Amino acid sequence: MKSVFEVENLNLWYGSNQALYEISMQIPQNQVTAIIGPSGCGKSTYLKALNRMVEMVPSVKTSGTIKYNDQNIYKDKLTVEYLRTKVGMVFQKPNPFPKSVYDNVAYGPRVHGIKKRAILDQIVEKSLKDAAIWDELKDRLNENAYSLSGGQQQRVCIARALAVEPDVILMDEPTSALDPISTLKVEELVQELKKKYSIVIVTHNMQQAARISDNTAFFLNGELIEYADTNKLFQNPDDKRTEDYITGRFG
Ligand SMILES: Nc1ncnc2c1ncn2[C@@H]1O[C@H](COP(=O)(O)OP(=O)(O)OP(=O)(O)O)[C@@H](O)[C@H]1O
Repeated sequence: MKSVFEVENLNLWYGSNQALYEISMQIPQNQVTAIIGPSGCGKSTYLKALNRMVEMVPSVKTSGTIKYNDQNIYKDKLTVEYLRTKVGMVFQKPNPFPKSVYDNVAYGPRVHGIKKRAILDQIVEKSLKDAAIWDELKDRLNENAYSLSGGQQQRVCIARALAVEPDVILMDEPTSALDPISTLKVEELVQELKKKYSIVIVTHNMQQAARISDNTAFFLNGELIEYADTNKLFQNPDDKRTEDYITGRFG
């Protein structure tokens, strides 16, 4: 199976505090990979290392290798802009721009120089369809995204990420601010999206990881403790610490 990311011996420090230790992990294409672990164990840091968003914190230093489609993201001729276009991100709290639904989704393509209305129309429609929200919003494209429900805003943010044709989508607890029905819609959407994209999702919700992911990685204190097929990890973990975490003994 092809990997979109190959991470080897990744260490990461915020100033003098080390947040990740020797992480080695391959992320398979067209699958959903879940990252679980207690608060502060480095899940978000790891996710943001994959598209170099973590470097927005000036004190960050890293060592090790991260390869995206066989290219070293730090060394090869891979610009940060290209990497972040191909490796999109969706955050915990829906963060649409204070603009219309249309302008939110068209934002990235416009930044990339697409001006023709007919092409933008096509991209907006396709992205909203892929984010499973076209039918709900096709008559509300000119409304401000802030007027939508939280669950709709989150799917508009997913459509905005899709509009620039990524191939990986990083999701940082994308449903933790949503109600159960919106959560279900986003979970169903993730299952659809993996046909075209590779998904890495950080979640606090172990039931969610078990429901929607193919592989699960358990992080603890900045270390990758166990990484396995999701059914295996939840039903028959190798490491006692994984077992203690998934059975609710800590965290
Ligand atoms: N901007 C930052 N500056 C300094 N230290 C940071 C920064 N962001 C995170 N850290 C530290 O890195 C460690 C890992 O944090 P991270 O947010 O990656 O954990 P997490 O597992 O995603 O936590 P949570 O589940 O609570 O979101 C923590 O010790 C945290 O304090």
